[in-house]
Amino acid sequence: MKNVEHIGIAVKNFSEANALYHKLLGVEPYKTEHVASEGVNTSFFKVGGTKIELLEGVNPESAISKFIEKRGEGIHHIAFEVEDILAEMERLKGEGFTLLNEQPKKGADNKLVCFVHPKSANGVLIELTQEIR
Ligand SMILES: CC[C@H](C(=O)O)C(=O)SCCNC(=O)CCNC(=O)[C@H](O)C(C)(C)COP(=O)(O)OP(=O)(O)OC[C@H]1O[C@@H](n2cnc3c(N)ncnc32)[C@H](O)[C@@H]1OP(=O)(O)O
Ligand SMILES: [Co+2]
Repeated sequence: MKNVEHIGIAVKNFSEANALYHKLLGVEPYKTEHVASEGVNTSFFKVGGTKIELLEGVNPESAISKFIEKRGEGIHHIAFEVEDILAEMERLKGEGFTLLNEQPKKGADNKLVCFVHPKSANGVLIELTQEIR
């Protein structure tokens, strides 16, 4: 694992949340992106050496919609940058962590991603991200 690449925050009203985080962080999002496979709209704010990712569910089946339904808005996941996502997935499987996808999948912000079940990480949803080179 390398640095914390981003912290994902689940929000109900995407435009309001983007305006609020623009005020809070003092920067505009450098990217907004729809990720159809996850049923989410995302926006990314660069803050020092890490990023804040705001996520809105675009359909009831989206993990974000389900999360907000059940737990309300708030911190959704912590994403770590990894050098080699396949090697890291193998390592974590060997250590007994439950991965939520067999293969890396295309995420937002030009990344390959994989998720670790929150039950494997003391109640925290962990995302692995590798830059698509
Ligand atoms: C990829 C685009 C973008 C990027 O950065 O590139 C993203 O980050 S997309 C982010 C949205 N996508 C995902 O989160 C995909 C992975 N998530 C999942 O597969 C599910 O959300 C899962 C398995 C974590 C939860 O599924 P579901 O909500 O259907 O099941 P439960 O409600 O029964 O949850 C089981 C258990 O886990 C607790 N839970 C759920 N979500 C979270 C969370 N984000 N953080 C911590 N804990 C979570 C939930 O409360 C249940 O616990 P229990 O004690 O049984 O109530
Ligand atoms: Co993320």
